[in-house]
Amino acid sequence: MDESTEITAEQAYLAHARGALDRMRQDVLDTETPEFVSGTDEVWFNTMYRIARAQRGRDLVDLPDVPLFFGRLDYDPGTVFEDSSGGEDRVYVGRRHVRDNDGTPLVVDWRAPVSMPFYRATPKDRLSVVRRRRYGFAEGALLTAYEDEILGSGASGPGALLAAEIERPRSGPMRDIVATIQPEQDELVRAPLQPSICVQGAPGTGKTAVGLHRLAYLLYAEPQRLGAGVLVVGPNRSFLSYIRHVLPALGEVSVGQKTIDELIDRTVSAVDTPNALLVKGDARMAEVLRRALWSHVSLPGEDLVYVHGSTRYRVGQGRMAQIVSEMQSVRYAAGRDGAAQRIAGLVVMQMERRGATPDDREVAAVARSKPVKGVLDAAWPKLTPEQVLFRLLSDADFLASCAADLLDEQEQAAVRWAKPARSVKSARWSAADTVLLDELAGLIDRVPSLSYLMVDEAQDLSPMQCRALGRRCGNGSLTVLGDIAQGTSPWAAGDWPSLLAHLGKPDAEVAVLDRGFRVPAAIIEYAARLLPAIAPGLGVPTSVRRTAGALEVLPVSAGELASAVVDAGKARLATEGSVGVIAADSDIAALHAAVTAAGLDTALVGVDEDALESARLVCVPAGLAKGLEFDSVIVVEPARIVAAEERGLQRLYVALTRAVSSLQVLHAEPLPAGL
Ligand SMILES: Nc1ncnc2c1ncn2[C@@H]1O[C@H](COP(=O)(O)OP(=O)(O)OP(=O)(O)O)[C@@H](O)[C@H]1O
Repeated sequence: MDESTEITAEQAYLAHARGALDRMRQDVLDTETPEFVSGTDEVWFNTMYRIARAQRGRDLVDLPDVPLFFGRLDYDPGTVFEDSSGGEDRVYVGRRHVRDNDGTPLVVDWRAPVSMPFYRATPKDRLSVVRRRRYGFAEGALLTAYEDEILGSGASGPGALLAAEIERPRSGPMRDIVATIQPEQDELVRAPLQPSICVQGAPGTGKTAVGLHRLAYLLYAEPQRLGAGVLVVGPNRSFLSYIRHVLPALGEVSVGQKTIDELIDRTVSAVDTPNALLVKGDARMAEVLRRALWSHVSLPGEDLVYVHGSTRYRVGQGRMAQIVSEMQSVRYAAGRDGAAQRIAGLVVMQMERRGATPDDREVAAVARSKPVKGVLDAAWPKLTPEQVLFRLLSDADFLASCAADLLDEQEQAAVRWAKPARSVKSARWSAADTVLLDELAGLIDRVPSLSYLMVDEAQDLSPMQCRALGRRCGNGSLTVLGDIAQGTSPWAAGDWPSLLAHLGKPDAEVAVLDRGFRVPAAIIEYAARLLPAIAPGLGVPTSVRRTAGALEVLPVSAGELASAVVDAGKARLATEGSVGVIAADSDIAALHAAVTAAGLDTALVGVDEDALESARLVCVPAGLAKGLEFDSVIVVEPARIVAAEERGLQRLYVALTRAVSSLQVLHAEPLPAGL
C-alpha cells in the first residue's frame, strides 16, 4: 500500500472507532433501569445510578481535539488474537478502550498490559512486536501522517514524529504525554504499588509527568487497592493549577490535588521568624511534642471508690498505677479510654464476686462514671493539640523540661512566644505551628491512611511536614518526586534517605531520571554552572532536544531594565508558545505593571489562579516558578533573585531551567559568581 492509501485506510479506521465510541455512549445513556418508587434507600439507589450513568456517559464523550488513538502495535501473528490467521495481530493504542458491537476491541487503553510494548519494545527486546506505528494529527484530531518503526528483521529506528511531538512548543498548562512516554519513565509509571518509590530528577526530566501518569495507571490497574483514597500534594496553588488538566485528560476526574497547608487544614494567622521556622520544622520537634503530651500523664494519687447501691468497691492506687503505665504504649486518647475500661473491669470483677452478673454495658457505664472519670482527669487528662502546644510555646520551664537535651538555649528561645496570648482560644498559629498541631493530633488520635499519595517537589518539605504526610499514608503507597538541587526551603533535604525516613518509608526505591525533555542543552549547561555550589553530588542532566535553543545574556543599564523586559516580551510574543517573565518576588509586581502599561496582554502568577491559561505572557515571582515551564523565558536580574533569600542560588537554578525553547537573561547588576 502506498502512503496515501495507507493514510486513507487509517482515517477510515479512526472514523469507524469514533462511530463505535459514539454507540457505546448511546448504549449507556439509553439503558433502561427499573426505577424504584418508594423507600428512601430505593430513591437513593435511583439517584446514585443516574449519577453513575451520567458520569459514564461523560467519560465516553469523544473530545474533538483529542485523537482517539496515537499509536499502533503489530504483533507476531497469534500473540494477542488467536484468530488473526494470516494477517498481523494489531492493537491500536489510545487513551481509553473502544470496542465495536460484538465486543472486538478497536482501541486499547494505553494502560492495558497489551499496550505496554508500545513504550518498551526495542529491536533488542521486541516483546513480540514487529512494527510500532505513531500517528501525526493536524487540527481537530485529523490523522494526516504516520511513521513506522520496524522492530523485527530490517529494524529501523524512531523517526521525526516522536521527536516533533516531544519538542512541540508549549502553551498554557501542562498536558499529558501518553503518546511519548519513554522506556525509563514507563518503568516508573507501571512500577507496582509497593514498595513506594522516590524519583530524583533534574529539571524537566518528566518527574511530574511520570507521577501523574503513574497515578492514572494505578487507578486503572489496581482500583481495588486504592479504595481508601488517593491524593496529589504539590507545593502551591499555581503549580496545582498548572497540572490540573493532566489527570482529567487521562480520564481520571476525581483525584484530589492539595498543597500541604490545605491538607493540614488549620487556620494560619501568624508568621514565624526564620529561626523559629527552622526549629519548628526540625525532626527533633517530634520528640519534644511527644514528651510534652505524655508529661501530662501521672500515676493516680489515691484509691478509686465506686459506690453501687449500698456497696462500695475499691481499686487500689498501685493497681491503677500499673494500668496507667501499661496503657502508655498506644495513642493518647485510646490509652485513656483503655485505662478507663480496665479500671472499670476491676470494679465489675468485684461485682461478679459478690454474685452480680454485669454485662458489657455495665463495664462501659462504670468506665464513664464520675469516680473513674475523676481519677483519669487527674492522672490522664483529656487534651487538645492546641492546649499542649500553647503550653509548650508560652511556658519556658515546660519547654525546657521537654526539650532540655534536644534543643539548645537559643533554639528554645527561637520557638518560644515573646508575647504569649492570654489563652489557647486567642492563640495565633503560624503555618509551622499547624504542622506541630497536626503531629500532636496524630499522637492523640489515629489518622486514617490513604491508599496512595503522590508528593511533588518533595525536596522542600520539612521533616515535620514529611511526618504529617507519612501519617496519612501509613499503610498506603507513596510516590515521592523531587530534585535535591532545586531545594529552596529552609529545611530543604540534602539527601533522599533521610527524607524518606521522615515520610515513614525508609524502604522506598530511589530512581534517577536524567534525560531532560524540557530544557535545550545550551540552556541546561548554562544553568548547571550553579550545580557545584548548590548540589555538588549531582551530575549535569542531558537534554533530548535537538533544537539548539537560544540562550542570550544581555547586560542593560538599571534605568532601562523594565523597558528591556517589555521589548523582550514583545519579541517573544511574535513567535509561537508561552512566555514567562521571572524576577525576584519583590520586583515582579512593578515589572507586571510595566508590561501591562506597554499594552501587552499579561497575567501575574500567584494573583490570578488562571494566569497560565488566561494570557500567553505571564509574570512569575521566582518563588512560584518551581514546576512550571514556558516556551520562552526571560529571567530578570539574577543577582536580586539570589540576594532575596538564603537559598537564592537554588532559586535561580529553578528560574533558569523553565525554558523549552529560549532563555533571555537581562541584568543590570553583575551576574552571580558561577554564571
Ligand atoms: N516522554 C515525554 N514525552 C514528551 N514530553 C515529555 C516527556 N517527558 C517529559 N516531557 C515534558 O517535559 C516537560 C518537563 O516535564 P515535568 O514538568 O514533568 O518535569 P519535572 O522533572 O517535573 O521538572 P521540574 O523539576 O523542573 O519540575 C513537560 O513539558 C513534559 O510534558
